[in-house]
Amino acid sequence: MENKAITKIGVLTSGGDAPGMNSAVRAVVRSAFYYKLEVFGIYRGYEGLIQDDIKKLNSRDIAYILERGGTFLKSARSDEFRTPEGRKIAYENLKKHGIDALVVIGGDGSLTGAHLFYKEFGVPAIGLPGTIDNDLAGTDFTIGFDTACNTAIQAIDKIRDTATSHDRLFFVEVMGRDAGFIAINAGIGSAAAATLIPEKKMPIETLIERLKVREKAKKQANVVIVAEGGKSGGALEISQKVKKFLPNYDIKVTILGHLQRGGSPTSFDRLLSSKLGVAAVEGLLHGKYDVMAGLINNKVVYTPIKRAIVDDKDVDEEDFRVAKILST
Ligand SMILES: Nc1ncnc2c1ncn2[C@@H]1O[C@H](COP(=O)(O)OP(=O)(O)OP(=O)(O)O)[C@@H](O)[C@H]1O
Ligand SMILES: O=P(O)(O)OC[C@H]1O[C@](O)(CO)[C@@H](O)[C@@H]1O
Ligand SMILES: [Mg+2]
Repeated sequence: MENKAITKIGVLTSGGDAPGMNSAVRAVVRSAFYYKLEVFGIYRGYEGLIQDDIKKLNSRDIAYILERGGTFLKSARSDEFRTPEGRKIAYENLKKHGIDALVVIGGDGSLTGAHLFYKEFGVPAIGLPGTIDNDLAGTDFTIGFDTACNTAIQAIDKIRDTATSHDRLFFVEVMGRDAGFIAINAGIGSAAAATLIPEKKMPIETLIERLKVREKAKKQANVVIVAEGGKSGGALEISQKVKKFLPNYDIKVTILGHLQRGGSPTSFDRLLSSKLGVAAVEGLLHGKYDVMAGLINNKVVYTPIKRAIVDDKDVDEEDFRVAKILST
C-alpha cells in the first residue's frame, strides 16, 4: 500500500504564522525519519520555493521547537507563486533537489496554492490547516486557533479590569479577516456585552439597544468584541458610530492585532499539530494527494483540498445563539 516512490519530502509554512506550526513541522520531520525518508525545509513558504531557499533538515534542526511560537521555517505571502511563471520556477527547484512530495502548512490561501501546484505539475502534496483564523472545513479546529483564543481572552480579561475601574466602554478588535471564530470564542469566554462578526450583520441600533439594556441593569464592564473583518467596520469605526448615539459613554478602543499570532502553543495545539504532522507523512505514503489532513471528533480525516478551502465553514449558529443569550 505504501508508495515507495516517495523518498524525499519538502515541508513549508505559509501565510500568517500560527502557534503550533513548529510542532507540526517537528512531527512531519520526526515521522519522516521514522519511515526512512529525507526531509527538506523550504524557508519563507512559497517565496523560498521560488528563490530556492531550501535546506535538508536533520534532527538537530527540530530540537526544542515544539514549544516555540512562530515558525522556524519562517513564513511569507508570495505574490509570485500566484502566477503560473512563479509556480513553474518553484517546480524546477523541487526537481533540482529531487523532492517528490510536499507538506504545506498554512491557511486557505496556502492550500489553494498547493491544490493548483498539484493540478499543474502533479507533485504529491498534502495540506495541514495552520492558521489562527479556523476558516478551513475538514477539521474541527485549525492549528493555532486555540492558542490565539487563549491569548485574546487573557488580554480581554486585563482590559475588563481597567474598564470596570473607570466605568468605560471598550471596543476590542480581534483578528479574523473574513471569519468570526476568534471573536465568537473570545466573546463567550470573556463575557462580552456583544460580539460582532463578519458572518452576521448586527445593525448599530441593535447594539445600542443592548448597551442601553445593560446600562439599566447596572451591568459593569462593558466590553464589545469586534472581528476585524466585521460587516459594519472595525472597532474604531463602530465605536465612533456608537459615540454618536451614546455621547455620555467614555469609550476606548483596543486593537489586539498580531499579539494574537504569537506565543507558545497551548497543549491542545501541540497535540493537534503533532497528530496532523504524523498524518501528513502517513497520508503521503498511502497515496493521499491533494488532500488536507484534519481532525474531526478527534479522528484524522483526509479531505480533498478543494472541499477544505470552500467557504462553507461558518461560525456555528449555536455558538452565536449562546453568545447572544449570555450577553443580554
Ligand atoms: N489563488 C492562489 N493561487 C496560488 N497561490 C495562492 C493563491 N492564494 C494564496 N496563494 C499563496 O498562498 C500564500 C498564503 O495565502 P494567504 O495570504 O491567503 O494566507 P493563508 O494561507 O490563508 O493564511 P492566513 O489566512 O492564516 O494568513 C499567498 O501569499 C500565495 O503565495
Ligand atoms: O500579518 P498580516 O499579513 O498583516 O495578516 C493579517 C491577517 O492574518 C491573519 O492573522 C491570519 O493569519 C488574519 O486574521 C489577519 O487578517
Ligand atoms: Mg487565510
